[in-house]
Order: sequence, then C-alpha cells, then structure tokens
Amino acid sequence: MAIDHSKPAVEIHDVEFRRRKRTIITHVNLTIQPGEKWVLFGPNGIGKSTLVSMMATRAFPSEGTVDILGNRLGRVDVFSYRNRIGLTSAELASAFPLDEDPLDAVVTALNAVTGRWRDTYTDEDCAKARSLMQRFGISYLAGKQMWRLSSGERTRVLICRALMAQSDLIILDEPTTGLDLGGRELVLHALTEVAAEDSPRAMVLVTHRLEEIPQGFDHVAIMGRMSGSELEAANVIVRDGDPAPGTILYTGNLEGGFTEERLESLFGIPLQVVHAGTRWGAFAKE
Ligand SMILES: Nc1ncnc2c1ncn2[C@@H]1O[C@H](COP(=O)(O)OP(=O)(O)OP(=O)(O)O)[C@@H](O)[C@H]1O
Repeated sequence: MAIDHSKPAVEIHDVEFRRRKRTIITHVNLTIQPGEKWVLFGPNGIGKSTLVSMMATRAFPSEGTVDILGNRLGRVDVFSYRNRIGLTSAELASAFPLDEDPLDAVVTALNAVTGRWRDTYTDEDCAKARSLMQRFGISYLAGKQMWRLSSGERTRVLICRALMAQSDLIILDEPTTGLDLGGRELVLHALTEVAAEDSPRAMVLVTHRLEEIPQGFDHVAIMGRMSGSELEAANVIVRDGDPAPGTILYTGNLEGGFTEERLESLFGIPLQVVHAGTRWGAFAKE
C-alpha cells in the first residue's frame, strides 16, 4: 500500500485503553510527523508498551482514535500496511521458531513474517541483512539458532530486523535492555547514525532510562499517572487495588521535558539530572 507522507506517521486522539475492568491509559494524545524521532519515556508499568502495541497495530483502543501511517485502527486491514512498521519488543522476541537462523529473523522482516519457510529472498536482501548485523556487532550470529542467543544478542537481531524493511515507522521498545556497557554504547552509536539519515521514516524509542537515548532523538513524550508522582499514585487506589491510569504528561523537546522538578514528581524521589554534550542521565540526590 502506498504511504502518504503528508499525513502524520502516528496520530493518537483522546485514547483510553482498558483491560479486565482496569483503565490502563487514558486521555492520551500524540502526533508524530514523518521523519521525527521520538522518545517515549516513563516509569515501569505506566503504559508505554500498551501504547506501543497500538502504534504497532497489535492492540486497538477502547476509546478514541489511532491513525498509523494514515490508516485508522479498526477501519483499515492492518495487514495491508503492517510491513511498513518496524518493531522490536520483548513480545516479538519470543515469536520466532526456536531453530530460526538469526539472519533469517532479520531478512524475513521484508515479508513481515517470523519464521522462514518457502519465502525466497534475493542475494541483495541477504547482503543488506548481513551488513545490518555487522553494523550492530552481531555478524557472527548468522547460521546460529535463535534460542541459543543471549538476551542482548536477541535484542540486537530484532533491531536489525526493524531496520531491514523500508519502514515508514520504526518502534524500538527498550532496545538496549539486557545489553552490556559496550553493547549498549554500540547500539546507541548505530541508532544515532540511523537517526541522522535523511529519511521520512519516523522513529519511536521507548525507555525508562535517560542514559539510553541516542543522539538525534529530539522529541519526547513523557508518561505519568493522572494524579501526581508514582509514590503518591501507589496510594491512589482507583478500584480493586489498581493504580491510577497512565497518560502523556508532556510532549516537546528533551530540555523542556527532563526537568528535575518533573522527573522528581514522576518517580517520587529527589533527583539530579545531568545533560553532558548529547547525553542525558539522572541520579538520586545524596
Ligand atoms: N493484557 C493486559 N491485561 C491486564 N493488564 C495489563 C495488560 N497489559 C498490560 N497490563 C498492565 O498495564 C500496565 C501497563 O503495562 P505496560 O507494559 O504497558 O507498561 P510499561 O510502561 O511498558 O512498563 P515497563 O516499563 O515495566 O515495561 C501494567 O500495570 C500491566 O500490568
């Protein structure tokens, strides 16, 4: 399906998502234009992955509207445009056959399938997959089996897969989780290069750590509870012991978003925010 680049890559309007009588997120509004690089930031359990599932067309809102690459969820067959969305997530990591070759796990992104069967790919396709794997430091994994990989290796395979297709929207859900220091820095460097490419593809990177934001991701959506800090929210029992729903509290640039005041209120502890060069960090105050 042809993608209209004049439309937002993501347009979320007044979305609520409920599961088992619990409202998980509510009043969520977010617009991401083609070419923009966004960080989706917030504490554990706030609803980041829930929101990402909708962006990846894997979940539908209970209320409100979600338009992805100009297609409204629930109105247009998601399979007609899902191959234009690159996704890494823990959920996807478990979707591959155990003995899948990591090279195939990358190249099969072209057909948006997990598990290579009768589908064929050109030498050029495979060369592109190999070069991505080299860029992310995992070329040695070609020919191995997915189930044998460490979590950090699997994460990197999924990033390569997300970048394999000519995606118009790339969603990276905690892409540096499980990576050692060297692996994390290598991935952040490679993502910085990808973000710098002149491309209409929009990118969304989910994280709860300021240290894991690659250069070039210059918009942030910060999620928090509808009522006060996480600490306060623990006492805000809405029903059946559940915390208050998550929502997006801030959208804009990183400087305006990552203020000590906002992060302290979000996490309920005194924090020192560090912004050194292009990198960010945050620590509890002594
Ligand atoms: N299918 C579901 N049924 C019931 N509750 C769910 C479901 N999916 C998610 N939740 C709950 O919704 C809340 C938000 O979960 P979600 O995974 O979206 O948070 P997150 O911000 O991505 O968290 P983390 O940073 O820990 O990965 C959590 O409390 C979770 O237990």
